[in-house]
Amino acid sequence: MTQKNKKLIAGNWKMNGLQASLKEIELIAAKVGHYADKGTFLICPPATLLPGAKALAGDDLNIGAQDCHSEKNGAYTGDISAEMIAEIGGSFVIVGHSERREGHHESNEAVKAKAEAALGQGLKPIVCCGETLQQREKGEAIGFVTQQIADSTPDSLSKDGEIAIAYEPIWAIGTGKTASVDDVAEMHVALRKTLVDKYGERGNTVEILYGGSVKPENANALLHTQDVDGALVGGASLKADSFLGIVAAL
Ligand SMILES: O=C(CO)COP(=O)(O)O
Repeated sequence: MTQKNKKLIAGNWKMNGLQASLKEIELIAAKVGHYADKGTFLICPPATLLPGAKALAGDDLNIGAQDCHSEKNGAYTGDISAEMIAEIGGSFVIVGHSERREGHHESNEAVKAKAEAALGQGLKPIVCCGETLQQREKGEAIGFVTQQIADSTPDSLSKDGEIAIAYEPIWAIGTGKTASVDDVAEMHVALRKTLVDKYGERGNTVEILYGGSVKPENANALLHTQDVDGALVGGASLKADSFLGIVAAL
């Protein structure tokens, strides 16, 4: 689990990775310990690789899942529960990624229920948000994203840093385009206010990650932007070299 004085660098492998990819986990796990005073590190591989990844992750690398169901168990073909993730030693779960909101029609209400299910099993949810290009061009980004987070996060937190959130502008995901440092700062400051309005002082302990085409070349600027407490990395997390290049920018 993280402390707010450290940044959280998280990798989301999405639907990528076969057993052979576990060697990347091993390489990452062997190196991230050198940065333990500056960061907390996490890889979220596909569900098939969770136990294998956990077996190789050691003490310095956290393993998490990319989604969980809101129910504890039951007739939900194809889904995995928060308890299943916790059982294999996972400690985080991404919820409400835009690819699930779009591809699986997940509402803010559904994402909030997933985040609450994660907390119920002692997992730390990373609740994602982000606007489309059209919303940004219309000047609606801040209003839409802050409302998304207000509606997708648990009603209350029982301890500091119990959740993290990730701002991932949809138009920056997998496109090579990143939001400008000024746009990221503006959004993260607005999200911080949303969290403090909702949770009081405890809202300051929630990490706000940036995601969307983060790579070693742009990580330094993004990670040192106001209210950016870490990164949620897609493509560049699939290889140890590029993930560690981002870690080295801390
Ligand atoms: O969606 C993302 C992480 O969750 C970002 O993906 P990319 O880093 O590939 O743009």
